[in-house]
Amino acid sequence: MNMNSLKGEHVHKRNAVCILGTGDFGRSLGMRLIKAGYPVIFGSRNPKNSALLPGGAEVFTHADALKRSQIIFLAVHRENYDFLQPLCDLFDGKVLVDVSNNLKINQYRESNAAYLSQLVPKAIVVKGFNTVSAWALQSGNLDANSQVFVCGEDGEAKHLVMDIARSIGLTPLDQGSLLAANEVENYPLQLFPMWRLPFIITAGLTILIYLYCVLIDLIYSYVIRGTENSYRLLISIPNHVFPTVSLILLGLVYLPGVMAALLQLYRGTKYKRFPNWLDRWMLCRKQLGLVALAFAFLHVFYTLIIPIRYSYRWWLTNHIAAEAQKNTTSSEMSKLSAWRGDLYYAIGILGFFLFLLLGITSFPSIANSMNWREFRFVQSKLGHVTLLLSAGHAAVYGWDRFLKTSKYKWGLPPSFMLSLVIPCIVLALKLILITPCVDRMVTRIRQGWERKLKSGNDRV
Ligand SMILES: NC(=O)C1=CN([C@@H]2O[C@H](COP(=O)(O)OP(=O)(O)OC[C@H]3O[C@@H](n4cnc5c(N)ncnc54)[C@H](OP(=O)(O)O)[C@@H]3O)[C@@H](O)[C@H]2O)C=CC1
Ligand SMILES: [Cu+2]
Repeated sequence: MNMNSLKGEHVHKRNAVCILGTGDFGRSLGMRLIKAGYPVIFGSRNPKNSALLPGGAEVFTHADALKRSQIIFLAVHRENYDFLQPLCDLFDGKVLVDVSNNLKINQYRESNAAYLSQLVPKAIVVKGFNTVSAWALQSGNLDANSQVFVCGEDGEAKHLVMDIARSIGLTPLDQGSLLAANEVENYPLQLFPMWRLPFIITAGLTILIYLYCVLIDLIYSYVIRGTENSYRLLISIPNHVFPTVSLILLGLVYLPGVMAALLQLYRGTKYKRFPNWLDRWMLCRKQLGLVALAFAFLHVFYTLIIPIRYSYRWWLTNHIAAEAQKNTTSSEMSKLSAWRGDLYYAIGILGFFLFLLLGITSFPSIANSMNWREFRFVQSKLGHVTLLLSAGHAAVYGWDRFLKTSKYKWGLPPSFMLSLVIPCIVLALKLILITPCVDRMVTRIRQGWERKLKSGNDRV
């Protein structure tokens, strides 16, 4: 018995795969397929020019390559699909995978895959692989974008393509019929889709609150008292805006959760879809939270540099010099002020620490190392405690400022009041939800529904 037949007995023989087009994507895919044990056949306009192709691959003309395989990857841009038309008959009953992407969202009226299936009606067209980059295939760095979205009319053909994806280390996801191709083709073109809503909210809030502070802190005091404070634009006002926005965003992370729980309570069931806006909101909570954390970080840094600011040092020296001249020292330190100051620093530091913990545990690699219950515990219980501490920090600070300055005519600096509104609503609703009688009601609703579902199943 020679070595070859021995190999043949043990190695599962894979079917040949044809790739039309020897560009970046075609070559990278070919290399991966060869590594996974597939015989790879390239179809090219000039088969002689094959220096760059992965070792072990064969190159033919388009027609010759097509004849040698049942499954064909088309690694050519849509604008060049015309060359397929004369070859139409060679595609009879074969699986044709469209991997193409466009340059713009909704660039053409019909999806590339739909266009291809009109062009080559005899082929069974499957859309897929367009979200994987040639670079990722070649470098083997598939962690971040290992998902392959597959769609097509023929179930068997889709399975074939999904098997190939799996065997080269990708994770295929069935997206349904070819109608989904439009959406699949738009995926790689979307710019941070989950971040859009959080970004708009953050930008809007930041600008509004900044302008508001400029109005109150600069313009108002200039007009009323004639003091010019424009230097405050760079540090003092931003350090007012960051914590305010951060706290509002943190409130917005937990608001949809309590709203969803109340909605379930009101509807008496948890087996009904949430309205779309609530769904979208729930889906971007992690992003909202991470932006809030970034703003909290900025607040910490901006606070730490206060002692090295020129304006602060000037005030301090002046203050000491004035007292020396008068030959007095200030009356005894106010113990209550010291208490308040320490209180908001202590709560702030603890809140920030928990906030960091929340941020770290939301990263996939760490989230994956926890079970569902642990994740829920951290994100929900600790999250609400973080919200409570942060709101407490802001409230004590606002109270302190209120006692120390008379600058703000309407009592507390109004933007602090603003930042407390959403967290207070969330915390109040959460408190209601965890009171024993409401909690029992939620459990009853759940059990009732589970029983109903079960009896429904029994009848079937
Ligand atoms: N590059 C990437 O990271 C990704 C690319 N894709 C998709 O893969 C497809 C190929 O992309 P890519 O490899 O980057 O592009 P390239 O420009 O590198 O390669 C395209 C290949 O198509 C063939 N070709 C070009 N013009 C014609 C024509 N008029 N008629 C017939 N064949 C032609 C050529 O092969 P030959 O000379 O052998 O005939 C050429 O090498 C595109 O649809 C793209 O959207 C999808 C995901 C990622
Ligand atoms: Cu603070």
